[in-house]
Amino acid sequence: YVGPAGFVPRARSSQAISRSQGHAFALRAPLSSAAHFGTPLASRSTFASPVSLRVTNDKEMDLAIQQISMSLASGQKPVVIGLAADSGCGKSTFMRRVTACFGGASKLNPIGRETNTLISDMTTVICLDDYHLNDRQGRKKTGLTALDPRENNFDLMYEQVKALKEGKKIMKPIYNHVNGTLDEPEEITPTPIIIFEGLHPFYDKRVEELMDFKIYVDITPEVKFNWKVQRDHEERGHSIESIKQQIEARKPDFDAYIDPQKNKADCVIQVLPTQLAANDKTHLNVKLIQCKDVDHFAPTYLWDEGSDIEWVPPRSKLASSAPGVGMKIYQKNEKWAGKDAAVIGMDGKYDKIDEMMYVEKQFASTGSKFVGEVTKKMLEYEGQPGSNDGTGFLQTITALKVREIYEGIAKVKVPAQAN
Ligand SMILES: Nc1ncnc2c1ncn2[C@@H]1O[C@H](COP(=O)(O)OP(=O)(O)OP(=O)(O)O)[C@@H](O)[C@H]1O
Ligand SMILES: O=C(CO)[C@H](O)[C@H](O)COP(=O)(O)O
Repeated sequence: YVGPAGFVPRARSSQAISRSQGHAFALRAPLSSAAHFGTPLASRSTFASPVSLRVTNDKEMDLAIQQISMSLASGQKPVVIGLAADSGCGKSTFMRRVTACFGGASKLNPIGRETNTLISDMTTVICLDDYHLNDRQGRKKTGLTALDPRENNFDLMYEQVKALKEGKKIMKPIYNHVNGTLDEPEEITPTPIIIFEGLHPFYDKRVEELMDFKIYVDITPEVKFNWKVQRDHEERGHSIESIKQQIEARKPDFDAYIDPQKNKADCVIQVLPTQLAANDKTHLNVKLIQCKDVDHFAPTYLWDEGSDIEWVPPRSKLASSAPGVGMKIYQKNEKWAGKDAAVIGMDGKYDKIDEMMYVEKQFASTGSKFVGEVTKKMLEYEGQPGSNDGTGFLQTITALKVREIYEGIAKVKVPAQAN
């Protein structure tokens, strides 16, 4: 069966393609990309032209449908997103929120050994640690940190980001964090969305220019320390002193090579200590800094675009156990690295995620496909770090924006029901 141009299987159901057992089927991904079905991932392939698949039973037909739905359409190029952040800045939850917007569950690339690559039906998340030049022992010899550009292979990074963006498969190295080795490469097949996350996605100009949208997660040193203590001391048993030493040892290279990348970002999620109460180390003030005039990126705004607003929702509508007013929401216009930016922010905490429906309705251009989608998505991550403060809300908005940007560039729609 050769699908006509624009052929889109309606669902995973076998009714979408007529069956003819024991025959060879030539399956072609639709021009308008059928890569939007929430099917579980089995294997993926890229169809630049029709290929033949022998289908002999219902199971194989389902697999073939999955292959079409997860592939790039003929001529379609992946949309490439960059996420820059230091380690321990909450990328894991954020990445799950982003990939979930494209349907299907996210899982580690099933290569049967250590990998940093996360895949889902439509997305691939590649960790740039895989481009470390030396293994842990090698870095001990050079005396450099992994944040130092000299410890990263930007030529290979560039070649491989470029190849994936052109829809080609790559064999990517793996940096094994468990034992600090550089392992045998893994094969990466391009998906409609590819996210490169890590320390240096915008450091090398050639790599930066391949990014369709650039996000920087900016965690202030005080908050970073508190989070590190939470994870590395409370959950992993490291001493507070060793955590302090580790942060101090990384700081010069972080300041020199990682932090400046935020000036190249299109969108920054900034996490600061709360300003609602003095010496409060628990609550956060989270800002989403959205640069204007970025292709396919329409900033989210509160009530009236362009207005400066401070809003304290009544506790009767948004319960909060945080001190002071509990939760303050704001909007302002700022400059970010010389560019005009629309900023929305949330300081404080909300106790019940479902009450955020009330807040969500006050925002426009959230990237949601139906009223309440932001809240629904936040509820799916209840209990994850940041679920009850601005990180949860603003990470979710950013995730929906990534979906919207993908739709704008690829000129396709991701059905809401796929989520
Ligand atoms: N929004 C948040 N609110 C509070 N704590 C958070 C938040 N996000 C992350 N954390 C804390 O920071 C720790 C690190 O988060 P996470 O593992 O997601 O970071 P990461 O950037 O993926 O780290 P790494 O690169 O080291 O794997 C979490 O275990 C948690 O304690
Ligand atoms: O910054 C990092 C990750 O973003 C790590 O420090 C770097 O990748 C080295 O890893 P390891 O400490 O496991 O050898």
